[in-house]
Amino acid sequence: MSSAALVELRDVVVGYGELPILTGVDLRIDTGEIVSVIGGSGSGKSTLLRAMVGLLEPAAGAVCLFGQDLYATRPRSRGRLLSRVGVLFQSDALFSSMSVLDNVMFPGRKLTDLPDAVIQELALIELARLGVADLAERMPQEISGGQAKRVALARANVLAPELVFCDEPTSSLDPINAAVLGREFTRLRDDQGSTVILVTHDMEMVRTLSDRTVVLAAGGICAVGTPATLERSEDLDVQALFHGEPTRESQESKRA
Ligand SMILES: Nc1ncnc2c1ncn2[C@@H]1O[C@H](COP(=O)(O)OP(=O)(O)OP(=O)(O)O)[C@@H](O)[C@H]1O
Repeated sequence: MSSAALVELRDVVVGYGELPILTGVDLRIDTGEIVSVIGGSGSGKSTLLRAMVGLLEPAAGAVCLFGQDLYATRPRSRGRLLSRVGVLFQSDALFSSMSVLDNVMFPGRKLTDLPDAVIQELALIELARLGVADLAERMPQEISGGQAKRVALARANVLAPELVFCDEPTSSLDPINAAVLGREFTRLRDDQGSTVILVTHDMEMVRTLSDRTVVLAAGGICAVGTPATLERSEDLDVQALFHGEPTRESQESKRA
């Protein structure tokens, strides 16, 4: 039998109330991959991410992290599973009443029994790695959007999680900040051995960083593959995302 995947979704149906957004989702993600999730606006990327980080229980199917069914485990075990996961949300979600340093220390204080001095050291190391250690004493309202993304990534990574989920990490970022985050994702995979799952519209990031890409369309996963393979896909939804619009050849061959 093959070893447990880091993330495994089996026949997942997920949505809001009675309304399914995604159905029949099967996906396996292994250690040490950067996986991007792409799709048109409203295709369900953030919905899928919420289901994978324990925030949105599927109506059917199973979401397993580290081989355990996230929604079938008791709250305490679920907490332990989630302590191995870092999340960077779309809107950064830094706590506005806490300094930058306290924000980055938060996961260590909430999820571990480590002494505060150790957590502070870890937080300062992460802030320094992302080039924002000098902002440690500031409040989130006193830093720029690009700086907030770096701080949010420092917070997501402060406990060196095995799995890092990021929702639109580079949206509205200038090229320099986007490059800093891109390098950090590669470092997480190559030096820390983490798996990084990126929900993104940033096709440059998809092409240059991801080992595999998951494409969402029409209420489910329509393709999974390396960016190079998907680049040549004849699927019209995939073409629209990679090339802006489907090529005439593919439309004609589809029709034939
Ligand atoms: N809390 C909610 N309640 C009801 N419907 C929702 C909720 N959040 C999202 N939706 C709907 O679910 C669908 C998928 O939304 P989702 O945010 O997952 O898309 P997305 O692919 O991440 O989009 P974008 O690229 O625009 O961020 C959309 O039709 C959206 O309107």
